[in-house]
Amino acid sequence: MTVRVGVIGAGWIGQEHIRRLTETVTGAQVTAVTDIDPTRAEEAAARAGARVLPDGAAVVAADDVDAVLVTSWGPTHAEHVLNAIAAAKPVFCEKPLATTAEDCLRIVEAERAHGRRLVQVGFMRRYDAGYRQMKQVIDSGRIGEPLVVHCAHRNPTVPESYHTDMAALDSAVHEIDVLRWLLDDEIVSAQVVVPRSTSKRFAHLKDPQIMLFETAKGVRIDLEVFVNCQYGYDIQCETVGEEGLVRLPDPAAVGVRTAGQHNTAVLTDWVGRFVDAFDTEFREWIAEVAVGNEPSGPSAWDGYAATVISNATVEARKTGRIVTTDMKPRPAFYGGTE
Ligand SMILES: NC(=O)c1ccc[n+]([C@@H]2O[C@H](COP(=O)([O-])OP(=O)(O)OC[C@H]3O[C@@H](n4cnc5c(N)ncnc54)[C@H](O)[C@@H]3O)[C@@H](O)[C@H]2O)c1
Ligand SMILES: O[C@H]1[C@H](O)[C@@H](O)[C@H](O)[C@@H](O)[C@H]1O
Repeated sequence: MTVRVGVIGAGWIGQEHIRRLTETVTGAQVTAVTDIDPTRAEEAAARAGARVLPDGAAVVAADDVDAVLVTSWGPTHAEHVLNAIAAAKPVFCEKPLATTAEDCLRIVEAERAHGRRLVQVGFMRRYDAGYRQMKQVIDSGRIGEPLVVHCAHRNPTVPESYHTDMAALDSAVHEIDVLRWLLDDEIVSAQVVVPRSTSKRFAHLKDPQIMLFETAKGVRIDLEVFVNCQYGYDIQCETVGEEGLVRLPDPAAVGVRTAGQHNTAVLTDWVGRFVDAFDTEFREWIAEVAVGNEPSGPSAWDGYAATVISNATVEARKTGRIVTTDMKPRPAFYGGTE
C-alpha cells in the first residue's frame, strides 16, 4: 500500500522531507501540504504533485492523508500531534515533540488512551550508520560497562535568530536523545560551563558551551556545543568503557596528498552529514506505517524525556547550578515499569 502523507510546515526541513518522500522513499506519496506562508505551501505542493490545504487541522482530517508529517515551528507541534492522535493517524513529528514538558505529557497521555503507538519523533541520529555501529559495540559488551562519554556538536555558523537557549533546545537535544538510546540509560542531571565566547559571531550568543550530564547508572557525559566554529559541521562522540572505547567514525572522505600536504574535507552542514540517516529514518517509518505496525523509532516518551532534559540544561546554564531532571516514571506502555 502507498502511504499518503500530509505535511504541516513547508520550510527548510519540510521541503527536504517532501523531496525525500517523493524522490527517495518508495511506498510514499505526499498528497497534502499546508504552511502559514501560502506561497511556500503552493511551491512545495506543486513540486510534489500534492494539493494545498488551509491549515494543519485540515491536513489531519483529509481523507487522502493516511499519515501526518509535522515540520512546522516547535511551539506548534503539540497541537498538530494531538489532532493526529485524535484522528487515530500515525504522526511523524520533527524535534522537539513539544517545547514544554506539560505539552509532551498531554501527548503521552493521549497516545496511551488511544492504546497503540502512533507518534514518532524525528531524532534521526538513531538511524546514522556510525551511531548504530557504536550501539552494537556497546550492547555486545566488547568495551565493558560505559563510564564516560566525550562529545562535540559543532556547526560552522548559525543565523542571528539562533539564541543562547537553542544550544540546548535545538542542538544538544540530538546528543541528549542519541546518548539515552546508545547507553540505554537515563540522564538525571545537567550542568553547563560557559567559557569565553567566540568573537566571530553575534554578541548576544554564549557560544561555545560545555554541558555536563550524569546518567542514572553514573555515566558522565561532556558535550561541547559550538555553533559558530567556522571550520565545518563536525559531530564527535567517544564512549569510554571499562575495557576499551568506541568512537563515532567521521564521514567517509578521500585523502588528498598534494603540495606537501595531506587533506581530508570536513562537511559543512547537517543536511549532508545526516542525509543517509534521514533517508533510513523515513524508509523505516513508511514501511511500518504501510503494514499498520506501530512505529519503532523514537517515541512520544523519548520526546518528553528530551524536552525535560534540554529544558533542565537551559536552567542549569541560567542558574549556574547542577539541575536534577524532574521526570515522571516511565510507563509500561513505553517499556517502563509504571
Ligand atoms: N532533525 C533535525 O536535524 C532538524 C533539522 C532542522 C529542523 N528541525 C526541526 O524541524 C522544525 C522546522 O524547522 P525548519 O528549520 O524547517 O524551520 P523553518 O522556519 O524553515 O520552517 C518551518 C515552516 O513551518 C511553517 N509553520 C509554522 N507554524 C505553522 C503552522 N502552525 N502550520 C503550518 N505551517 C507552519 C513556517 O511558515 C515555515 O515555513 C523545527 O521544529 C526544527 O527544530 C529538525
Ligand atoms: O536545527 C539544527 C539541526 O537540528 C542540526 O542537526 C543541528 O546540528 C543544529 O545545531 C540545529 O541548529
